[in-house]
Amino acid sequence: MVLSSSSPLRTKKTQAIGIPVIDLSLDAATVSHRIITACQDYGFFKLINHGVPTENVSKMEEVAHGFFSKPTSEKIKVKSNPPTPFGYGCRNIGFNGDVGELEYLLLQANPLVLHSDTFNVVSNHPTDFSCAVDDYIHAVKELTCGLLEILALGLSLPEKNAFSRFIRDFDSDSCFRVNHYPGVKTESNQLKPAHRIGFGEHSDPQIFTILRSNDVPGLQICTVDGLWIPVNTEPTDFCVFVGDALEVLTNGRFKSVRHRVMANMSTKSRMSMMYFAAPAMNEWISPIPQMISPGDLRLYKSFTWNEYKKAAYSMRLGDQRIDLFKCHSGLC
Ligand SMILES: C=C1C[C@]23C[C@@]1(O)CC[C@H]2[C@@]12CC[C@H](O)[C@@](C)(C(=O)O1)[C@H]2[C@@H]3C(=O)O
Ligand SMILES: O=C(O)CCC(=O)C(=O)O
Ligand SMILES: [Fe+2]
Repeated sequence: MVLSSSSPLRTKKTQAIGIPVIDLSLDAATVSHRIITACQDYGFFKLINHGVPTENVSKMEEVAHGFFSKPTSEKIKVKSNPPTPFGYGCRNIGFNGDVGELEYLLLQANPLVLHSDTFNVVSNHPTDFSCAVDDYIHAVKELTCGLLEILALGLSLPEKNAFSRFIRDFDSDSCFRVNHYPGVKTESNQLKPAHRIGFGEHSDPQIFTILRSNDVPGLQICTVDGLWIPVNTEPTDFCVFVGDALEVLTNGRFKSVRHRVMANMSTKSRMSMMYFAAPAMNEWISPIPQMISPGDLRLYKSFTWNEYKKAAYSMRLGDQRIDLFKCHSGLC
């Protein structure tokens, strides 16, 4: 069932609470408590007063608009052959037949691999483009590490960098994606079938995802009760998603949130940008010992990020890849 933003929520956990909004300018204890609660109850929260400069966000949006406004013949040059997940994509998502009503640019976010030939094709001003991406990623990466450090402290983990060390790693496999959902040409098109999907239901495989979108609606999250609720995205805010890897690291205390995007029914295009904060390929992911309380079962096996990515890319977008790594009766 899809609720409109004005519909009352009729569930235990979501009733009268709504999507958590965290104000980063509040005192540290309140912020920490609210983030932990949001990650447990929703695997998702909206972030306001986050400190990322508006200029970084608007510059990134401007250069991305420039890219998507180019003719398709130009955009497809930003494609790798044989296909890797990186570069320009239109409609096809991944390698296993998933499709959506969007086009996108997917880039590695590690600065070492960011400055490739790509930038000579994406923009007539490649330096402008690469600077905008670099500045944006730098700001959002710092924000992500700050949030992960608040979490580690709030959970009383012995190391403040228990989660953030994965992202600060020189070889972190983090990536950056800009999705563009073109607007419909005329108002009459908006009468066409509702409930079409722009980007299908899934959870993100990484640790954390930081999303920024313009004000065109479409994003929905699924609550623990299985109810899909729309997220109103404000261009000044960020949305934060718990990914599968963080669910595993916290032994299931935090839930990776399933989310999707409905097809754009507006005449204005929707543009979203996601920073997917990920470990290095050879890094081991397993429940942090302190996250397994006495008497609790260990829920997940240990695996490398490389193994998890391989599994993700061999499956469909909507598959529950985390299930492959579950322990049975606490035995791994
Ligand atoms: C169908 C797929 C696309 C995806 C790789 C996958 O096989 C399954 C996970 C998908 C996802 C979702 C979150 C991110 O957008 C993404 C880049 C990722 O890391 O996992 C995409 C992958 C993709 O579009 O390449
Ligand atoms: O475009 C969006 O708003 C979300 C897309 C998404 O979930 C993804 O790219 O993983
Ligand atoms: Fe996602």
